[in-house]
Amino acid sequence: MNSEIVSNCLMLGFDCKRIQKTISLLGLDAEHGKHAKRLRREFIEGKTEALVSSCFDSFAICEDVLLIKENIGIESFKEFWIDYLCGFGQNFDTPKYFEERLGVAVAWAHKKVPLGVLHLQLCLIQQALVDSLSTQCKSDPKTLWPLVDCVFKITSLSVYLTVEGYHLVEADELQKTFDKLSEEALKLHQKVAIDHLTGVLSYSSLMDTLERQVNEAKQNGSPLCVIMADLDFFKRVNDTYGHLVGDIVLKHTAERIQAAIRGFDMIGRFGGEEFVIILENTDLALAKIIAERIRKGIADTPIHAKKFDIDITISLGMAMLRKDDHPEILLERADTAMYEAKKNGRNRVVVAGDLESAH
Ligand SMILES: Nc1nc2c(ncn2[C@@H]2O[C@H](COP(=O)(O)OP(=O)(O)OP(=O)(O)O)[C@@H](O)[C@H]2O)c(=O)[nH]1
Repeated sequence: MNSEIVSNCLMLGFDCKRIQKTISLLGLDAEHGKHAKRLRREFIEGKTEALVSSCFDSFAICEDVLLIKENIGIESFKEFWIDYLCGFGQNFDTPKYFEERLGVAVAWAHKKVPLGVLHLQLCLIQQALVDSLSTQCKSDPKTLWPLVDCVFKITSLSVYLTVEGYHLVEADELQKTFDKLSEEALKLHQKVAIDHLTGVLSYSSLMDTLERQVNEAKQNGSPLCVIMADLDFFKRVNDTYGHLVGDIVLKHTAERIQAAIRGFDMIGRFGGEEFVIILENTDLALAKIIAERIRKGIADTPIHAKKFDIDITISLGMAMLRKDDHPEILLERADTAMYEAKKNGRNRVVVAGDLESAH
């Protein structure tokens, strides 16, 4: 490490160990590097000026804009954020990245740009990226959630480093602000953890939960089952009653699944009309009973949506964790079982193990 390059890092104690610790504390890893690259390539490149201008339009109504005008100049302010977006999350795990972000914060603190202004701007950039992702990947949650997660985490890192840089200049005051910012970042994270339509876990949160529970089950040697549940002929519901009614049916489906499982079981939305249920500490026999309860809970009573009573069924595939399973493989086996349930006439439960012994 070049000592000149890392001076801010050194002053704040950001050695390699602390950089690594910060990154892992925020849940950032190599995957986020790939997601950030994809974000820059597909969602940022060529749109930086438009993104920054849209943020600045929101900003222009604040009195703080006068401070920017006086202390930095609006064009340099905008240029800075265009640069920020061009390199969004690039090499976020290197001392150079930390040094640059800290250096910017120090320079701006010296120029008396309030930290709140920088935080607001980071929030607006974050919001603009999330809005743009939500529009462009609306029907592709498997792409959307990892990228949104990446936006939040990289922004959290920027917020954190900005605050730390200010510490060099305004040590006492900034601790309070950092607590506030962390709380807001946490709230934003929590917002992403829930699927807005159905109120169950979002895809990214579901996958995090599954990974955690699989690791725990392996460590404790306890059984764990997952259920992949997919509504039958749901397209017909949309086609017959309209998309809004379809949304209500999805919401009620999630509620009925929730009613059929136990308090500690986890349910998440895997995709459009597909849900995953994680049954911790549960063997196949018990999981089968729960899956059957879910199936009956949906098939036995029509779902009331607007003025319609809609008969709908669900197909369920189940798999139990094996010693050498990864979460993805476990889900894949549950998914194959679910497709088998579809193939065999729908409205039924198929167990992955049964499937294999039948072949
Ligand atoms: N209303 C609504 N529909 C959705 C949502 N997400 C996905 N869908 C719809 O879900 C439908 C899924 O259709 P298909 O994949 O053909 O599956 P299906 O009709 O349920 O048929 P099978 O799964 O084979 O039983 C499509 O029409 C999607 O547009 C959503 O959030 N709301």
